Amino acid sequence: MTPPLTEHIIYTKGQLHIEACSIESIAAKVNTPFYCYSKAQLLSNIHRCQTAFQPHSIDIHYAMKANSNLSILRLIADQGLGVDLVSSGELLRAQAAGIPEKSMIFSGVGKTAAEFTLAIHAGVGQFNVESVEELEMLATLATQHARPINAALRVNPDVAVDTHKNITTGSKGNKFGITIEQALSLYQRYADHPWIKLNGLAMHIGSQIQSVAPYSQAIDKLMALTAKLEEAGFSINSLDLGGGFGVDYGDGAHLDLSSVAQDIARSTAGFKGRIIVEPGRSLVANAGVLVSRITYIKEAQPNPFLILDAAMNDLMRPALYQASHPIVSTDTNNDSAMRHYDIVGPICESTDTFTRNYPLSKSLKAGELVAFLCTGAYGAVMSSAYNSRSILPELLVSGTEMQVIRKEITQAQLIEYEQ
Ligand SMILES: Cc1ncc(COP(=O)(O)O)c(C=O)c1O
Ligand SMILES: N[C@@H](CCCC[NH3+])C(=O)O
Repeated sequence: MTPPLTEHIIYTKGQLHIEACSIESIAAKVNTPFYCYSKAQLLSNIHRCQTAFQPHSIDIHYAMKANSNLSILRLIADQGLGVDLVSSGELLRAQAAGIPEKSMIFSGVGKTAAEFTLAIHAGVGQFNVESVEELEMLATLATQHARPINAALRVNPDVAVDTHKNITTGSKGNKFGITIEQALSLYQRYADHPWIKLNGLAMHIGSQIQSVAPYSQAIDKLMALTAKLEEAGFSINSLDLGGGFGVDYGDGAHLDLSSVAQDIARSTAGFKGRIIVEPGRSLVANAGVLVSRITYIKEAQPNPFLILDAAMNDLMRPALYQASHPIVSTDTNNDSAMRHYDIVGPICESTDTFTRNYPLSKSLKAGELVAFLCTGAYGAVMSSAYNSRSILPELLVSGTEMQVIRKEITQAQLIEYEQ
């Protein structure tokens, strides 16, 4: 697998640099494993996204579930982006990062009464509602607290997408959204509600999508529904088209943001309201790496096992979705001969296997570093402390400067919560 090209995370001559810092120099100061992000790469990704969408007046709300580290959120907020959030925890984080509540969209299939109440009082700008039951709950709470609410209905457009089946969200059988057929009756039911203003439609069809076609198909269905609702006398002020734009994990396949933006502009031509997208992965994925040390090289057939100090609890994607991340080693011997390894962590599960039959330098030794590239999205945020391991630290590099943006959460600290 060829390491994907990024401007600020560069692998050359057996050395991985995050901007001006080699991972060896960082690992000399911080114990492995750790996540490390490039500030310049994050900024470059945000600017690329703005350049693609803003000429078409499409608003960007970062899906903060992809990486909700406060320093990263602050960076994103400083560039003027809103957020898409899915829990009261994310709401607290977005507030802590200084994101204005009116720039927040609250999505998710199971928002509880407590979460709604918190968000209503905070003044969250838009609620994306995913079921009849959720809308009833929101209406009850809005009435109880006498607060006006902007709500959009998330529909499931039922389109096929080219991604792993576990990360589709807009196909029949997925738990997300209501059917297109249900929308009109819900609009009618809430037409005269004193506190609920239903004035938008939303969708999110999946993640790591590689082509524009599923978006076009889904948007056509959303536009037809918009026309039907408008004919019935309702005004639709916003269309939230979700995220899911695929990134290059080493095989070259990805979704070009300008192509999606152009396609959205074409497919929504004539719509007068606000268009929103919610990219997560495409803003942060290639700005992060997971750095780990080789604990042992265990000789075995057909391949030796490279046993690392990072494990599936630190990076869940390979175990959950058979996802592959490009892996590079710090090759101190400058030896170009390769060998194939099965790369695993120390956890007591056979799924703690990052990949098999992966070519890396033949002269690798225990104690040397390897890095998983493109792990800035759905990496640190999805980690757990399984096998009573630590939650890893996160670092941010800017030029020659390195900053710890989340300290390691140790087992000693977790033990305190159980006393
Ligand atoms: C509602 C919603 N919006 C946006 C996203 C962002 O997706 P991605 O990170 O693939 O861009 C997600 C996650 O899949 C989501 O659930
Ligand atoms: N967590 C997933 C994607 C799902 C995003 C949330 N709907 C990943 O690591 O690829």
